[in-house]
Amino acid sequence: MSYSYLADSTYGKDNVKFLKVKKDKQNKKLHEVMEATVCVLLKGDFDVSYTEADNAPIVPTDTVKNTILILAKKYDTFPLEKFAAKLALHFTSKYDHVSGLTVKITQDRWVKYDVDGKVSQHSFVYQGPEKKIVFLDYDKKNGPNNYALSTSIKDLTVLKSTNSMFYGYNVCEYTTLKPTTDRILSTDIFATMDWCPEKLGCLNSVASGSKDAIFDKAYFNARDITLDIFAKENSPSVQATMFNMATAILKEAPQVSYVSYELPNKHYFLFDLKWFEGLENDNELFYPSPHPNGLIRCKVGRNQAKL
Ligand SMILES: O=c1[nH]c(=O)c2[nH]c(=O)[nH]c2[nH]1
Repeated sequence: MSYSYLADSTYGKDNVKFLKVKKDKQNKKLHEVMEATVCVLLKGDFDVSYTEADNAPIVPTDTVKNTILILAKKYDTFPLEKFAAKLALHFTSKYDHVSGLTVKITQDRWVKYDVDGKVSQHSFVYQGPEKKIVFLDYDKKNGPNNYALSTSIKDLTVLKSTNSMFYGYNVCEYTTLKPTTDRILSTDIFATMDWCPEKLGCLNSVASGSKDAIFDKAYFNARDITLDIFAKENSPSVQATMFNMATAILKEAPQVSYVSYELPNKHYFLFDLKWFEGLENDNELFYPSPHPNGLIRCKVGRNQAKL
């Protein structure tokens, strides 16, 4: 008996990058662009490649990369969710011994801008570091009605200079924080919607494009809701604000089963300037504190309707 066994494994290609130009069928100069970074990791009958040095089952990671690029050329990649489903069905149907995979695609934010009062047809401004991320986990033995698909807004950095409070918290001998009804609130939004396969439909229907409008609308709404609530609410805490955002997104997207937020609380501390001629700061000059930061996460589900 050998000393060890393979407990788990997966492999593939990460950081496969492309820029796809989508051209309007009538107006060849009317474009959309997608700059994407793809990671495909395969699961399946690969054990002997680890345990016996038998490379026979290995689909080389180079082939995985080529496949991603050829499929990106041959098929529509907008929206990412559809392209992820296309990749998943391709790898799991082409190779019998590929039992499943994970696909992660990150899309950079290129947005058209106005020129002479009109939206440019083919000129874009980079609005990084914000990204859209799609993650798909599929195991073909469970069939195309079972998969885990999520869509995220990542690194959407926001700040409000008032309408944020924090008071009424637990106080003990370790507490030095002063309660406040007026503080700066800043965070890098990381919001994730988990899609419900039962409500969305099978992976084939996602890959066919019949769900494109659902994905686009949900993403647009989630981004709008996040920014809207952030701006309008007099925030009692990061916790309460993120829960309100998640609830509002669930109301707008019936095919989403959970909404999660992961928010750093990026602190800005008021400088005490009284040492200089008793100068009052009046909430005007802050120190952006690089670390430490609060980190607050939640996952919000939908209550079943009462009968
Ligand atoms: O919104 C907040 N939530 C906290 O849990 C917390 N903790 C803290 O020190 N400041 C804040 N702010």
